[in-house]
Amino acid sequence: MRLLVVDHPLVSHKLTTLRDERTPSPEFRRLTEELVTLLAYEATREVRVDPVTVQTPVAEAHGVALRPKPLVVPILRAGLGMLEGLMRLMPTAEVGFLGMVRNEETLEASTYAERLPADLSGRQCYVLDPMLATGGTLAAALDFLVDRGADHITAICLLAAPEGIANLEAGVAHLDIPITVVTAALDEKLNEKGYIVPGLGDAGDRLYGLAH
Ligand SMILES: O=P(O)(O)OC[C@H]1O[C@H](OP(=O)(O)OP(=O)(O)O)[C@H](O)[C@@H]1O
Ligand SMILES: O=c1cc[nH]c(=O)[nH]1
Ligand SMILES: [Mg+2]
Repeated sequence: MRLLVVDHPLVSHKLTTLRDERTPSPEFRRLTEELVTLLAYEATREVRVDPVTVQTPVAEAHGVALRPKPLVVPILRAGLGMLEGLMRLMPTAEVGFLGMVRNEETLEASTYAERLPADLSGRQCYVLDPMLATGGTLAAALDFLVDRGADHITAICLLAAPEGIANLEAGVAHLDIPITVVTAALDEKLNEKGYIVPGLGDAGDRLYGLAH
């Protein structure tokens, strides 16, 4: 597994406002989308393309087209807030959905919804989830995608905890495909409730309001 922490002043600036507890939901949603677009520029460096030729007003030009279409998978709820930011860069991508929730006591992730192609053989997937805390949610999502045949996965997260990266690395060691995690920051640690420190709180709640 490869970890890429995107080091860019614009990313740090937007992330700082996102972390601020005074940032209201409308601004939080807008910043999330903007951050994903910036992270996606790095995260899509290995996106698959086919050579194509077009005719300019002057001559033939050799270029590329995004093919085959990548599959983008936001993990509901919070990952949904990242979808538009990625689709702005890859509007022709297909989108599949995974609904997952972490039990607040056990911190175990469970899946409550799934709408993905049955066969992902040879598909390149981009998984969206803002928080990589214990890593349990992402590990389960990657297992699911690889079971269906995905052969190249990039996860885009806004924040990651060192414990979660270590757990995920161990959890996906048996998956024999290239896996990359792209994040805006590797934070300090997890607290006793499994929240990222300093983090930004509960991403789903900050995007969409309280779930309870
Ligand atoms: O790395 P982990 O310890 O598994 O935690 C990370 C998960 O927790 C949050 O989801 P949550 O369960 O709060 O659901 P939500 O997106 O509906 O708020 C977050 O969006 C991740 O999916
Ligand atoms: O800090 C955290 C950890 C898990 N989920 C969140 O939304 N935030
Ligand atoms: Mg949540």
